[in-house]
Amino acid sequence: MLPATPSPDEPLRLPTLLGSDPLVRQQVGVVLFSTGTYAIYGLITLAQAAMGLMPWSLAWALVAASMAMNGVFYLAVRSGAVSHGSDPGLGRLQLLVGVLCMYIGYAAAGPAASAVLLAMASHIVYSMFAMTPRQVWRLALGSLGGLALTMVLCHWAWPERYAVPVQATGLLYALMVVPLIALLAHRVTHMTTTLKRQRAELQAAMARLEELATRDELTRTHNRRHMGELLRQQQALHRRLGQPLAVALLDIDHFKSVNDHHGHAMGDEVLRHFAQRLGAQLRSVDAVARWGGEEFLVLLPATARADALVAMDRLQQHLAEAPADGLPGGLRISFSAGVTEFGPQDTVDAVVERADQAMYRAKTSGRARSVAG
Ligand SMILES: Nc1nc2c(ncn2[C@@H]2O[C@H](COP(=O)(O)OP(=O)(O)OP(=O)(O)O)[C@@H](O)[C@H]2O)c(=O)[nH]1
Repeated sequence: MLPATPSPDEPLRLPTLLGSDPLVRQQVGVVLFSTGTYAIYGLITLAQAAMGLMPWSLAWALVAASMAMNGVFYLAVRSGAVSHGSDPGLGRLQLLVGVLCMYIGYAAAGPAASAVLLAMASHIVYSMFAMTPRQVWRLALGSLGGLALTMVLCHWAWPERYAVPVQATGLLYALMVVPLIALLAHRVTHMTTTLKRQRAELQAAMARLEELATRDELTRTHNRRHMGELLRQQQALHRRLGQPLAVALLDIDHFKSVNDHHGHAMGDEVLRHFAQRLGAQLRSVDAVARWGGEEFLVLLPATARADALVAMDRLQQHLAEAPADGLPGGLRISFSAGVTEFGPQDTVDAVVERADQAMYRAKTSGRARSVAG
């Protein structure tokens, strides 16, 4: 098979770098962004070496190690092997390694160590906004604990370079700033969660409203208002494409006596049952609406009047032959139908009126039949 030629309108993609799976692309994007920030830290580290704050060998070793680490992350995430599972896209591992790198950066920075605290704070801020409140506090407390330990170790290894007063001041500021950041992140996450929940509730409410606006509550078929829209849409298509378009108006026979003998609730059950049988017997492109009390309107696209009559006769036969589940024994449902089709100049009202008159003729000529109009 020939490879698909990208259309000139298609945006330029980087499929090999990011992959084609949307989830993998997004996760690789995170790794690449993080690699970019490591590259900036690397440049700062080299600048520190240039200013004599650390040996060149150490600076290059840090740069090489961080780039190699990002390369490993990239390959693992790009392969798609870690896109799902307990740590999708290795997000948590990247975060943990990032915090550890900050401690190494702190230990390597010597006299400029306190500046690394700023980078650490920004790393924590960046990560926190994608976390749950519990994860936010765990990260805040864990990173502060790790920082305190790093300071103790640095002082133990290089007492002059990492003097207690300077480090203690740095730790006190970190103790103030990191919980504040965590509090902010906590609030933002809470707001985001609330917004997401509200959006889901709103979507559900809109779907329910749409359902209420278009469906008949008792039978779940289209309601009369919505069928009016469908009729107009199909009429426009019929005029444009010239395909036949049939309409049938069905009225359940002697429905009043169902109510009188079995009660109104059973009458409702018969209506539901009838609607369900209609839907099951017709084509999926056909549309059924409850038009009035015990009247249903059926719209049959790409169907001529004669074929619609055949469909109605088949339905009548099906109702006569197959007993109705859940309805009192012996209760047989039949209907009278008026069937017609759109002519080139017909309005929707004229077609429905014609179907109504044909249905009336079906009633007066004995019921349980369909008459063409
Ligand atoms: N249970 C129930 N009955 C309804 C509903 N809407 C209309 N009806 C009843 O349907 C009956 C219709 O009666 P008629 O118009 O006399 O028609 P019919 O008894 O079916 O007689 P024909 O149509 O002439 O065969 C009335 O008793 C209405 O009260 C509904 O939603 N539920």
